[in-house]
Amino acid sequence: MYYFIINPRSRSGKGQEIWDNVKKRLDEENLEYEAYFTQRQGHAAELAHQIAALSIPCTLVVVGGDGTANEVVNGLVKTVYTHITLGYIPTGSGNDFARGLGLTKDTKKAVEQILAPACIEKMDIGIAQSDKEKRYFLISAGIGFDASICHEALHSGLKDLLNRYGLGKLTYAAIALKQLFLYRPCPVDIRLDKKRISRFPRCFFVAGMNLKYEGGGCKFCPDADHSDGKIHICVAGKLSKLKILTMLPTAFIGKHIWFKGIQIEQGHVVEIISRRPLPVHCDGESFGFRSSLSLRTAPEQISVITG
Ligand SMILES: Nc1ncnc2c1ncn2[C@@H]1O[C@H](COP(=O)(O)OP(=O)(O)OP(=O)(O)O)[C@@H](O)[C@H]1O
Repeated sequence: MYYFIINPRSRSGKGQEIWDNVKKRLDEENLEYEAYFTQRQGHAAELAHQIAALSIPCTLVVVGGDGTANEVVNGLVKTVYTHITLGYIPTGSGNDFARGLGLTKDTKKAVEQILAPACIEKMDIGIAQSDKEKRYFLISAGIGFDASICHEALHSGLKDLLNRYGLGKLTYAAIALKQLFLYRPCPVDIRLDKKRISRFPRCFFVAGMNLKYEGGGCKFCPDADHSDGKIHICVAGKLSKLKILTMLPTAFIGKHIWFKGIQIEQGHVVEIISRRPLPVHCDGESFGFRSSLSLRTAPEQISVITG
């Protein structure tokens, strides 16, 4: 059985248009499926939970952006999800989930991949925890400057404007420029696997990655592996604003790692303590402001159709 969760509002309404094409193709194949449309924030999580709770072995396909995929996984983890195979048709602005898994952005090919999967892989699910609150992620969780960009992008009219011209990906770059001038770096301590503490007196951000890319294509952790049970981190720990400005474009090809002040690490448990509460994101969705954050992977992986 196939279930589809569609965010018609993804990429400022393009999601509905893409779904119409997908539906045409599914109907040509006489496929048995059920389709559910998200109506508001948080709705994708509720729908995913309900579908998983049916306990029917099935393919659950997300038709949406990274935010919708994030909501779906947060719904699935509330119950048993081992009988679910996750499929994904990207219709978002950033599309880092598809990029990280090597999924096609061509809708027609994406439908073919879902109907006849060449490859189904087990993937880690990341957990971001602060005090007693938890949020799960598929792509990345970040604290500091990168999260301040996500927080602003969630409420910015710029995304709608740029999406109108097919330039939604630039939203993150444009907001990054603005946030670069506003953002105040902050002392941050990082502890890996309960052992080593590293101190960063002027930290800009810590990106905890399950996949290689975030922020619309920044290859922050070129060696991140979605099935190694680890969180890979990219710490912008000691760079001037001018250096951040020159470093960011090189992150699109993963060459930022050569900058002095960028540190790449990996571990099973990453604990981050900051001097003041900083913005946190999970797959681009807000996880509030936190001064302590721990990142790890869930014991149970999820089956995902990959490219
Ligand atoms: N019917 C709806 N109306 C308005 N917002 C919705 C609706 N359904 C879902 N949402 C919200 O839309 C937000 C953005 O969705 P999504 O991430 O899928 O698309 P995007 O922002 O275009 O893509 P990306 O995250 O890749 O940049 C999510 O926070 C989700 O909660």
